[in-house]
Amino acid sequence: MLRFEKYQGTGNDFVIFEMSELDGLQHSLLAQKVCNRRFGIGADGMIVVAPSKVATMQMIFYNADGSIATMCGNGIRCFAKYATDHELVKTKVFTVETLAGILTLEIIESDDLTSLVRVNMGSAIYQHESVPLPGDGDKFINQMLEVDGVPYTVSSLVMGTIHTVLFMDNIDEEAAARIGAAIENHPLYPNKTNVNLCKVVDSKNIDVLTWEKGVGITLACGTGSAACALLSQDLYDCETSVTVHVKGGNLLMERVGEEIYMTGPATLICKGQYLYN
Ligand SMILES: N[C@H](CCC[C@H](N)C(=O)O)C(=O)O
Repeated sequence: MLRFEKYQGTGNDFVIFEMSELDGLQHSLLAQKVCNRRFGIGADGMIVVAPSKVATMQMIFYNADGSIATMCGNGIRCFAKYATDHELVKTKVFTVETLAGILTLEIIESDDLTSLVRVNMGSAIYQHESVPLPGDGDKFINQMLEVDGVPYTVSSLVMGTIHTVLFMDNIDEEAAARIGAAIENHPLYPNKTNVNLCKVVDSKNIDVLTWEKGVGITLACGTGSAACALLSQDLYDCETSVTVHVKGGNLLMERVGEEIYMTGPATLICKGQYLYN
């Protein structure tokens, strides 16, 4: 039996295990099993809490399909609550090693069920193996991408993980699913891509709906929301502090120079024993 805890951050939900309890288990296969919403616990992703030689702790993140992801914004807030509540970290500000680099987090406030966590998401990476190289060789911003014969204007960057953003006047689940699935697997993206539909409501508010690679539509995506906030500021003159409205709640994105700080909740749902077979 494996001890687990389940958390959610603005409706993006995760099963958390400690590395020390997963001896000999194949993480990718375990992620597929525990994330299955009928035959498993059910979650968008699986988080493994591990020690680190270069940061306070290490977060290893898997999508529901078992693929590993370099970062997870909602997930790292849940990781932070878990690590704090289990006294794996003793300070309000600490660092977490991820495949996207070392991030600094701060527990703003906390009770038994929910913590408010602020994460320095870092800055966007525009030239990266996961990002298509545009004609001008600079940034893949406002580029034309054809999906099923329909041209879309897209922007792609790495904000912890690869994100592609489409700005639209109206966003809905049908469009997110159709366009998301097609662009996730578009040959232009060697490592696939997460796909975000974004509506600029006003200079301080945007709506975001995300199709996550390796998962599908989720109620929220922290890294995707940060990518959309940054592009909304650069392309649509949104203010440096933007509230991102996602299906599962709201995330505050504050820009300092080229860095984005995300503040949002992390909530414990349940604790249990997973009967792995
Ligand atoms: N839900 C996550 C993003 C997961 C990204 C993952 N789908 C991938 O890059 O493969 C977030 O809150 O940032």
